[in-house]
Amino acid sequence: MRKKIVAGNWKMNNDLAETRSLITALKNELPDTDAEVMIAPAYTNLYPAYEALKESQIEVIAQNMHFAGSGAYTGEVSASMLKSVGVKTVILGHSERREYFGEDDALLAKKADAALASGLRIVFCFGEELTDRKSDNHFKVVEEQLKNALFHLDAEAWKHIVLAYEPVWAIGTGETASPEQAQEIHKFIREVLSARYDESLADSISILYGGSVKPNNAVEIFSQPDVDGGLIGGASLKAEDFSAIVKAI
Ligand SMILES: O=C[C@H](O)COP(=O)(O)O
Repeated sequence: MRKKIVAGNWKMNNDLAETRSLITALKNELPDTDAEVMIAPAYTNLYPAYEALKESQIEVIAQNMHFAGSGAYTGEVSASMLKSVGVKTVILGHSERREYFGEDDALLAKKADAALASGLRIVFCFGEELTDRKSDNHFKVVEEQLKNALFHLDAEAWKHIVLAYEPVWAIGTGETASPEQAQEIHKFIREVLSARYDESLADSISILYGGSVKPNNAVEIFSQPDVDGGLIGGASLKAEDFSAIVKAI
């Protein structure tokens, strides 16, 4: 049985006081659930968030990390630093990292190796641009992203990977992939995994959908058979909306 997951990616939002207050609201409002619930605050707020939530059902995860263990990489944070503040899971490959910070598949492969070597679980993001979707090239693009960044890994490593399909054209735009579009590509992703590994591995991987998931569309999206939850941006910044989305799973 695959894990259901709802993860909130707070991106570069919320200072320390705002982080504390959103956490308090979440503790009050989140419904009981069998799904895994995660939030990804900014680096500076990881430890206070971890301290505030360590006895709760909410896991605090990181938005990114560097591939090196330590060294002269000004402004960067390593896997072991994340672990030292209680983090067990890291998001890699978010489209904003790809677009604004030039992260490509080869770099993401190195980051994935470093995260796994340190014992971190990965939420790996990928997804096509609008031009790929319009030219019907999205299947190929998604397959290549996975192949280039993750297909060098053995089956054992995949026990520590969650996938998050996020069509770039649906992120922060209010434009959501239809439930059918999400299902179609999630099913395709499982076929690609099955061809590279096997059916049982493909069936075991949680594949989240991300891109303008809101309380009013979450039920429909999450009800698709190959959608195992969501990676939520904007709507994760309001306790009420995030709680409604967790309820939808
Ligand atoms: O990481 C989350 C995704 O980028 C989705 O963001 P969004 O829900 O604001 O579209």
